[in-house]
Amino acid sequence: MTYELNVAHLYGDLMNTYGDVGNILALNYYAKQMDVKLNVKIVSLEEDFKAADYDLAFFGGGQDFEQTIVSQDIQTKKAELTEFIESDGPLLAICGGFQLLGHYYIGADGEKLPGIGALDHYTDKQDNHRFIGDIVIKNQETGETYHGFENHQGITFLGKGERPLGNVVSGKGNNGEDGTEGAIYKNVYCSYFHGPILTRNGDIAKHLLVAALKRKYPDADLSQQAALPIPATF
Ligand SMILES: NC(=O)CC[C@H](N)C(=O)O
Repeated sequence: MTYELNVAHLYGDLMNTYGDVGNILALNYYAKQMDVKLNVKIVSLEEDFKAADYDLAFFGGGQDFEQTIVSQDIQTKKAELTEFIESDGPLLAICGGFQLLGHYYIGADGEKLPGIGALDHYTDKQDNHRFIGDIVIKNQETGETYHGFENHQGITFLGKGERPLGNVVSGKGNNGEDGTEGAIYKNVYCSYFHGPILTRNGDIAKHLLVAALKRKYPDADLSQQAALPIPATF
């Protein structure tokens, strides 16, 4: 393989709701076709995350119990994760991972868990209610349509510098009110989609991989990678 990317799977042993680890399988599937070798490493509790060691990161969803543990540990990685994000590191965060990149998440029992505030959103609780079901959104900039499945009690409100991953066509999205779903900030993609998101929406896998390659190999000709056809899964 011509290219190589180091991937941090953040808390991969704890944050894996609905097989979000399948996003790593999907990244591998597209990376191979792009002539890219992925070196994936789980970075979990009490382990160091150094921004300079990674080219791509993935942070899956989790139940409230796992999020309680992760919300404490992730504070020790806050500075390096923020550095990674601010230096245009590509990162995909799903559901519980999305919530913990923001300022806070309020669990179903009312406990307020701190996030790392690297992105400017916050997540409040619903009263004895969850958003569960199929969801379709459309990204206004690319015109791409994304399909997924959402299951979350938290309701997220985007902040400064964040654009939605898409506008809700059907389903609930971030909060059921403002029609937004997920977030994009620099090269960070966030979503409530399980399924996992990349197996059903290969375009997002391509955006992440191409962004990581451009950042690591600024002088390379990546036109083949950028033109990789993505099969329609619907
Ligand atoms: N699926 C998830 O990652 C759930 C996240 C969080 N525990 C919530 O209910 O909102």
